[in-house]
Amino acid sequence: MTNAPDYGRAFAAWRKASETSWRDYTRHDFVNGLGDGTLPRANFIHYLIQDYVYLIHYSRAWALGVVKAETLDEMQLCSATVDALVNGEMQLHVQTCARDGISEAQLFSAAEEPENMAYTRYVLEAGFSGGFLDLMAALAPCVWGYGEIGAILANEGSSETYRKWIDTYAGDDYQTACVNVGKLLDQALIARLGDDFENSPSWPALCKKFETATRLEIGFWDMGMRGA
Ligand SMILES: Cc1ncc(CO)c(N)n1
Repeated sequence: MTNAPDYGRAFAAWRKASETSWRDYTRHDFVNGLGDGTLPRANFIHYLIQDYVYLIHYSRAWALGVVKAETLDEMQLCSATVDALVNGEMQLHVQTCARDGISEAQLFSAAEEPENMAYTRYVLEAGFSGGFLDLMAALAPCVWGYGEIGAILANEGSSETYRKWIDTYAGDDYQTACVNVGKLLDQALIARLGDDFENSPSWPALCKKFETATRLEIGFWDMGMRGA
C-alpha cells in the first residue's frame, strides 16, 4: 500500500475529512484497470475525449482563480496552472487521440456526458458564488487526486498499456504542481482563516466542497467504466 503523498497541511486535513470518498476515488476500478492494463481501450478513449472537454472547463475555473485571487502569488499560481493545463496536460489527450484517428476539432466539439458537465459546472459555480478558498476547495481534488493516483500506479502498476498516462501524472512536472498548489493553499488558508485554520468556522463548508468534488470524481470514473 502506497503512503499518502505529502502535498501539505490542507491536503492532509481535507483528505482525512473525506476519507471514504477519497479512497473510492483513488482506488476506483477504472484506476485499477489503468494499472493492470485490463481497462478496455474503447473505455479509455471515451474517457480521454470526455477528459479533454473536462479540462477546457476546468482551465476556465483556474482562470477564474486569477479573478478571485487577492495576492500576486495567488495570481501566479492560478495563471501557471492554466498554462500547465492548456499547454501541457491537454497535449497528452490530443496526441493519444490523434493516434486513434480522433482530430482536435472532434475533441473540442465532443458531446459532454452529464457526469462531466455536473462536475465542471459545480466547480465553476463554487467560484462564481464564493471566494478564492471556496473555488480552491472545489478545484483541489482533481489536482491532488491524480497526483496520488499517478504515484500509486507508478509503484503498483503491473502493465505497460497505459504507461504514458501514468507517467504524465507520476512525473516530476505534475508532482511539483501538486506540491506548489499545496503550499499556496496552506498560505491562502492561513492568510484568510488564521494559523489554526482547521478550527475556523469556515472550515466545515470548505471540507464539504472538497468532498463534493471528490464524489464528482468518482462519478467521472463511473462514467468511464460505463463507456460510450
Ligand atoms: C476528471 C479529472 N480529474 C482530474 C484530472 C487531473 O488534471 C483530470 N485530468 N481529469
